[in-house]
Amino acid sequence: MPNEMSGQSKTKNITTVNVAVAVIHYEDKYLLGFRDAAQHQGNRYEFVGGKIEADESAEQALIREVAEETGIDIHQNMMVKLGRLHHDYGDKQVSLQVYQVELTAQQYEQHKDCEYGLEGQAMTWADKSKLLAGEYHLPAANKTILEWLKLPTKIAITYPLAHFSAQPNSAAAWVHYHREQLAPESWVYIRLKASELEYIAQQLMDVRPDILAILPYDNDCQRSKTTSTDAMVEAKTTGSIVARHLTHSVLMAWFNGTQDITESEQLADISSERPLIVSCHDIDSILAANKLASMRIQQQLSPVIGAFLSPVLTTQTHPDTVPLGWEAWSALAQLADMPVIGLGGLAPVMIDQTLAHGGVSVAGIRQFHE
Ligand SMILES: Nc1nc2c([nH]c(=O)n2[C@H]2C[C@H](O)[C@@H](COP(=O)(O)OP(=O)(O)OP(=O)(O)O)O2)c(=O)[nH]1
Repeated sequence: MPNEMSGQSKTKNITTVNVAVAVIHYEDKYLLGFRDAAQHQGNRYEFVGGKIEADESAEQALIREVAEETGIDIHQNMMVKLGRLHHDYGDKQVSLQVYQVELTAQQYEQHKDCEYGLEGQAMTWADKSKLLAGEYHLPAANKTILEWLKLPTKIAITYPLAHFSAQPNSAAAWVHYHREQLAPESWVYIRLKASELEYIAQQLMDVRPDILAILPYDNDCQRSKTTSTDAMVEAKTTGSIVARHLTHSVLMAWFNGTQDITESEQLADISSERPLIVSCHDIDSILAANKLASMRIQQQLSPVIGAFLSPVLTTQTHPDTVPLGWEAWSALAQLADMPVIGLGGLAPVMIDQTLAHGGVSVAGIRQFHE
């Protein structure tokens, strides 16, 4: 999607309105305004925001809109890009540039009881769980933003089953290790094949009901018509995410139109109804992810909810791979139209550094296990 900065752009007689959107929050409280009935997409809640003027960047527009609508001065707050999306409302096309802005405790204290904005619009602080559960009626384009907001800030990735292959019972060793090592209430990316997922992941979640999981739903589930992954997720993992993971090579094979038979089976999942998570290592894969994200929105499929961008730093497991380094990582992260997850040589304490470089979360294996 083009990174337009002016208020309106006109292609083939279709006018697109460029809008900056601020997802303002303090911890798990999210600020919503209520759109007047007379406005486009009226009688719905919205995140604070508005049109980007011709001479403004998205960030400048946000600072101005937030000040005009709420009186909150965010010019010193960190603005973390969540993503960009284009939405066709039929009567109007919008291109939303979405940023997350966390308020300080002092800013929240000052504004937490405020029921009306400076333009007379009703304002409310929504609990994240209710917002994500769809309890607030928002414009249709915001469905994607809510999916993005489900991504946690810290993600512990599990070891593959093969890591325990020297043990007499590798499945039991996998469960035992992760049962002991995962931090309380952590988010865990369960990296197992579909056939393993059914019984091993289930065991882990039974003994550690406090953890939330990102479960890769892969082709195997569909090929074998496995429904137990669905059942497990729906029954056991409220709040967890089930997403199809596309590796860098599958993503690039789709983008370049080159695939062999095995890959074409995986490529079928490009149009999976599940949300997608992609792995990117360079600019080409970020552009591929952007194209895929835009196609998914156009086809009204679940969005690409995140991109693992790696390796940020050198890792113990791949000491010979040249890492991107923070500067190059940050430049790539800014180009991505979806939230970016830092991976490679990172520890949970590096979340602030990651946010400052334009990512939304940190992920890893070794350093994320206690
Ligand atoms: N502010 C905001 N706008 C959103 C969100 N989701 C969404 O689709 N939009 C759309 C609705 C509008 O078409 C456009 C926002 O532009 P706006 O608020 O400046 O435009 P407007 O037409 O309502 O205002 P105006 O011309 O009366 O100044 O973006 C959201 O969460 N926040």
